Amino acid sequence: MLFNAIKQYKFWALGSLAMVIIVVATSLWQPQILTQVLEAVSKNDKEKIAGYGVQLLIIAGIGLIAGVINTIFAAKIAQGVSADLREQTFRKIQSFSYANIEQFNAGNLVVRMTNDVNQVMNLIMILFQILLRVPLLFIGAFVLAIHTLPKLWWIIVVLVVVIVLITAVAMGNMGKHFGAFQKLMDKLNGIAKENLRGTRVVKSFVQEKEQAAKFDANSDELLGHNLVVSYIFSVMIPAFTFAAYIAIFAAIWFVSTYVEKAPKDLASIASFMTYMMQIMFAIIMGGMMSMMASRAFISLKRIGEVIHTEPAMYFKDTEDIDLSGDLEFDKVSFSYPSDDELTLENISFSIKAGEMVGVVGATGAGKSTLAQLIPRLFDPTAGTIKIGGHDLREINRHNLRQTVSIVLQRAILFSGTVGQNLKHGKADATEADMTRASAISQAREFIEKMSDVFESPVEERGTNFSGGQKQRLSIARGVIGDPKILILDDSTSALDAKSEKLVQQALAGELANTTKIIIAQKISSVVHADKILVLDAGKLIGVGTHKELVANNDTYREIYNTQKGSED
Ligand SMILES: Nc1ncnc2c1ncn2[C@@H]1O[C@H](COP(=O)(O)OP(=O)(O)OP(=O)(O)O)[C@@H](O)[C@H]1O
Repeated sequence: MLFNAIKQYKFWALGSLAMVIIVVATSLWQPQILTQVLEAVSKNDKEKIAGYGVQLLIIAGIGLIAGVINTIFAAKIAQGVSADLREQTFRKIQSFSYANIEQFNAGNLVVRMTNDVNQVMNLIMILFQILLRVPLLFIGAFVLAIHTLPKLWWIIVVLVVVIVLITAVAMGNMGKHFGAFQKLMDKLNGIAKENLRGTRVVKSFVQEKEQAAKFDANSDELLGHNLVVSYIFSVMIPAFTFAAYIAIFAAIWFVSTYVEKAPKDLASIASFMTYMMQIMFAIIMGGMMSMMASRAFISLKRIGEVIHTEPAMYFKDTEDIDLSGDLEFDKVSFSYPSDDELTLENISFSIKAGEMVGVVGATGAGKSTLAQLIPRLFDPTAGTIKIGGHDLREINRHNLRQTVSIVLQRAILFSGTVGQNLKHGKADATEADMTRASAISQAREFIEKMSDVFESPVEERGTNFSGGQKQRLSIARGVIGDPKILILDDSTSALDAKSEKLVQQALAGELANTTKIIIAQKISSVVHADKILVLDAGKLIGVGTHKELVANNDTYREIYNTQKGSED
């Protein structure tokens, strides 16, 4: 996946790798010139000293420019690939069915699109800045160090072994703490998000202290891991320096024992030390890189899981059909993907176009579940649902969305303007359409009081509107496209009785030919329905008018009597 994502940036990638080669070549070349400068110094040859000095500056300059270009190219690839991955993941999520989203959980998908994509971006930066640099620098410095002072090859070998051991032990210990970071960060994000979203509940139930304690506990755990990592670092860095100084001292000592026989070796010792430092740098960078890479590969896997998930539901690419508002459920059963039990069992009924149908039943009876099957948010586990005589699975997505409109129990608005929110129900809605829809939903009055009317702003999740206003705007969004079937899933719960009645009257008058399915907690909301469906524990236990059900259906009568009691 990563390879494919990088493929389209191949010219930048090749350029970046070429720059790495230049950077390494210049770093390895510099000590060689340093040896010659020192030799010239020992001979007091001013001309040569100046000449080599200029060479040294030019090489360092080339290395610097190549390093900068390498960073720019690596950043270009990393930013480009991460933007592509983020967009690809978002597009995929858009193609997901409701069941897919539930399987991952919305918060988790957000972390994958943000945190995980950032991890991959870091990985790509590392790949193009360090991956090639580490082995080239290590091998080059190793060979040149031995070439510089062949007699001291064993000092290099001992240094490599010691540094590798220190790095392996330190990284091994830090690795498990880095693993815990990710999980704790997810947890802290979750607590903070939940807390801020539910801030009204937190404040009204005086839960600030409890929430803060929960956050502190996780934050302290994170602090613990951070401290351990910094302790390891604080030991590791001096350990490296110590090992390097021992090696340098040993090199100087052994060179001094035969310096009379080989005076050139004295000049070589400076470059020998530089190569030792480069070897050490390569090993440390290699260790760090592998640790960061292992974290990033987990993130890459998490993104891959989203991108490679097949949508749980497909819409066929069929021709548009002019569907009527007739609706038929034939032996429909349904269970949620996360559940073995049937939430709906063997439900059959039919509704004629233009009818108003109520759906009632106790909490958890399956009313919302039944409603969600009509716009195909889920497919039934068994049985068929037909609109205008056509199986839902034979209708293309756009056709179905134009035919069925659902106003959900929880009114959700998107940041933007009132008009933009209404246009989600009909992309080309005119001002007249918006005025009509808001009149039906009893939203017109408060919209017209706002200074910018349909251009008035809506904050994220509609926080600048009251519960009742949000419901009215959601209903307006639901009716604006003149659907053949309109489902109101308990969507007038925040409206007073008078407004609810006005909405129903407007619906009956303005959307006379639309099939209206009204899910209600209160029987009073559906007493005038042409037909009422009574659900109980996922089963359809009664169909009829209010009068018929009061006469024949014990459950319905019981609910009615209880509510009548509470209303009296
Ligand atoms: N997304 C889901 N995943 C798993 N189970 C679910 C899901 N949504 C609902 N359920 C379960 O399905 C059953 C029916 O829920 P549903 O929301 O359809 O009931 P309802 O009649 O609309 O209730 P209410 O009147 O309280 O809104 C409940 O037992 C509920 O726990």
